Amino acid sequence: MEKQPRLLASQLLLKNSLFEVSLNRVLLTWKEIATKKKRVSGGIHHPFKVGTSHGVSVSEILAVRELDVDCGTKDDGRWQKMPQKSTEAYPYAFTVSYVERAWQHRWRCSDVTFHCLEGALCQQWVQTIREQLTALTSRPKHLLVYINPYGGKQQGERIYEQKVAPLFTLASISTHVIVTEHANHARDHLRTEAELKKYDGVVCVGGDGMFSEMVHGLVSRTQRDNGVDQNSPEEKLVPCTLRIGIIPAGSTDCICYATVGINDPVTSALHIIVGDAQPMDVCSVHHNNTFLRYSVSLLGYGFYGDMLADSERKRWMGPARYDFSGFKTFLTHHYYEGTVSFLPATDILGTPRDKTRCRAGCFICQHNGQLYSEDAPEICETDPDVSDSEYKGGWRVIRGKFLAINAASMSCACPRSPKGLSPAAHLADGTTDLILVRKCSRFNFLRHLLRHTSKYDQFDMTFVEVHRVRRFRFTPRYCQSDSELDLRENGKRLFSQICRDHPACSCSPAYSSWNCDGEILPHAAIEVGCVTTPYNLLCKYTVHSESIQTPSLFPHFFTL
Ligand SMILES: Nc1ncnc2c1ncn2[C@@H]1O[C@H](COP(=O)(O)OP(=O)(O)OP(=O)(O)O)[C@@H](O)[C@H]1O
Ligand SMILES: CCCCCCCCCCCCC/C=C/[C@@H](O)[C@H](CO)NC(=O)CCCCC
Ligand SMILES: [Ca+2]
Repeated sequence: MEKQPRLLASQLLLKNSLFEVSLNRVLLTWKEIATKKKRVSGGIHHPFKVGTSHGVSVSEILAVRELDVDCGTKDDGRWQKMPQKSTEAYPYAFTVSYVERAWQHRWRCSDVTFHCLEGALCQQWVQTIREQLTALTSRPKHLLVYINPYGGKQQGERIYEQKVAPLFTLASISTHVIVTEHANHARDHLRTEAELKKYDGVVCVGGDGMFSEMVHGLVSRTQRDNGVDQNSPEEKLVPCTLRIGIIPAGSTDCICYATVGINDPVTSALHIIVGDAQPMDVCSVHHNNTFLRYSVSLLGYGFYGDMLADSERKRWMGPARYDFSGFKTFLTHHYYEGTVSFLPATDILGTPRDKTRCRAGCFICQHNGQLYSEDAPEICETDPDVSDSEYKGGWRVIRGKFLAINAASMSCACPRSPKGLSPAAHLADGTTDLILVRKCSRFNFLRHLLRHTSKYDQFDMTFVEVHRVRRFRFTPRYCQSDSELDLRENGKRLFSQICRDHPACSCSPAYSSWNCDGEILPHAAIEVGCVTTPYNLLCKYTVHSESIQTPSLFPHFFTL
């Protein structure tokens, strides 16, 4: 790395030891001169430490504040007594708050206090560090925050007040906080009322459903403002300029976990404060040229659709509803007949079976699916290994009986499955991984599910296939025209009722529902495209076949 010129260098006192403290445009470092007792840091590691040298990247300094020489800390109200020795010889002091990496991708806020001989020197340090922080233009200053008081374990408000708000205050971020009063409150407010110009980003405190509300509110407003017809599956989406962030307080928290590496409110707040950003793929879902929804994590038909439909009736159980409904859905073992057509993403590097993972600075995402793989296979007319598949104009068509059809636009890692539904999926490559699980025995399906929680490959099974695609369509059997929709919907309800009344019935209903990021879609036949758009400050998102780059307020995690 190029050596940066020093902005400041002084000998300062830290915990009764003298340190050479130095600041350049990139790093704040402190190195012990007079060795005293060594400090044990209780399992938490400094960003880097060479012997008694410590360093923190300027981009990860949260705040700096002067201490009151007589009484303790100014500014943040947390008064602390100054050590006796330092007030005698080094009566002036300042505290630097910075990000410390902790265990399993967690971030924590840590403080270091330096004592100076002279007040002018102390002020020079504080002012210089503040100037450095002001120069960091990617950091948000004004945020619009939506809290879902009913997400997950209903702890959203407490999590925000106790863990997040103090950090935003410390980092001098102003906030406008709205506690939602009903479902879609945040989406509608963002779409129609919110004065977006006043903010650098929007933050939601909740789960994947709240994140989805942010995406729908912001993306819809951006398309409307730019005259884009969302109902046309072929229209290019215009990227949003505002970033979105999530403070995890939901049941699955898959979008947070898959982007940050952990579902921890403090870690997410710190990523937001330092201005980490990550674009992300967004899939638009249509039915007969009518826009239905956007998806950023899972679009699942069959197993995940049925499980969600059952779990929605058990919201009172909190996150445990997924375990209950998951077990019940596994026992019902329904399969669904239909045709999946998809456009394979052949012009990119990477496959769903790769061992490499999408991490901060991901090479494939940086090029956003624009790289051309020299080894990309030519599309052939027929595939001799798969008798029920065919190719039509670059599209591949597969008919069959499926226990699950899943499209994962990101890994979908979450606490239940830390590697996720598609571990090698990329956050922003403009593709989604289409996973087809054909009809098989209960035992084999259980083996497949359990592999999501172990080191074994969930795709290495004869009844599972996975394809990286730009677009796909699903048409259930017996459902070829839209005029049959009402009939189908009524038929589905009727059939479901019959099966509920006759639990011994082993038949499968004709239709499942789509689970779209945790929301149920009413149509079985859908058309999906994937595009990359940003979710930063707060996040990163991608959907259709082309890429739209929008900023995100999220963190790209795993920046070790
Ligand atoms: N005030 C509210 N009252 C009722 N529902 C709300 C309210 N605010 C938001 N919602 C809805 O609650 C649903 C679930 O919220 P959220 O995603 O935050 O939690 P979750 O479903 O428990 O978590 P996950 O999506 O991670 O599984 C969302 O679809 C959202 O639209
Ligand atoms: C017998 C043991 C089997 C264990 C199998 C574990 C497999 C876990 C795969 C993880 C898939 C997460 C997909 C994410 C979906 C979210 O968009 C959605 C909204 O939050 N959540 C669910 O639909 C709720 C999804 C709940 C998943 C359990
Ligand atoms: Ca993707």
